[in-house]
Amino acid sequence: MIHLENAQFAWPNEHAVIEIKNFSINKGEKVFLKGSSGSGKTTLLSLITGIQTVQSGLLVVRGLELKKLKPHKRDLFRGDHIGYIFQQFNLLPWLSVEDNILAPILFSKVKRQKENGHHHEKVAELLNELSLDVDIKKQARNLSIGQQQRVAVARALIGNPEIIIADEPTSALDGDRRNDFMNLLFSECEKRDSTLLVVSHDSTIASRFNRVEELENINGGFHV
Ligand SMILES: Nc1ncnc2c1ncn2[C@@H]1O[C@H](COP(=O)(O)OP(=O)(O)OP(=O)(O)O)[C@@H](O)[C@H]1O
Repeated sequence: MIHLENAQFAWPNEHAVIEIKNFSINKGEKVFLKGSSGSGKTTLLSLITGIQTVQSGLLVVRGLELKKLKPHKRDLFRGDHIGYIFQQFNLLPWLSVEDNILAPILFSKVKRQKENGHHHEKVAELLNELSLDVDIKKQARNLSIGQQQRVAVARALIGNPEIIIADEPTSALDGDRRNDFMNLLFSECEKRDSTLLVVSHDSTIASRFNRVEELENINGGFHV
């Protein structure tokens, strides 16, 4: 599903941040990628999601070599096939719970078609699955952190993208809520057989994943 080979990326005027000789994630795999602060985790996610492109080497996601796509095609690709959970959730504060959850399907025909026109039913179903008992008309800015997080998960899951990516999804949560959140994310991805990539420096959530990788180990492959 995701494959990097001799992939290199450097921010302008910096040494290479990403230098990965060989790294793959198979369909349906649940991978935990840890790494110290500044090791390049978010940079790697921006490559896998096509926000940035590798400067040399190969990065293939879902059979497509992303750097060969024009920027707007990469945006479409991301919207169609990836669900993203941000560290600070990035909900649109003035929009309602429902509109936040539905936002991805406004931008993606593929996700829209997968939900088959039953958008409002789908929102209700997701809220139920995620045990989120909240008025769907409530503005996102008036939600608690835990509620915001569940809305962020619902937004990532709508339209059943094949790949779910979460960047430090537990950083705003304390111990118990962290565990609950990971249980939820995991069971939702298992149900859908989604490929899950979670990036974090929090090793306490690592045990349930199929695979735990350390960015420092897979990165820098050019020099070993
Ligand atoms: N937009 C940018 N422009 C220039 N350099 C950047 C940019 N974003 C990140 N970097 C640099 O790339 C390196 C890796 O940053 P990145 O954010 O990918 O690390 P990280 O592992 O996600 O860190 P953290 O755990 O602290 O979030 C850092 O040295 C950072 O300064």
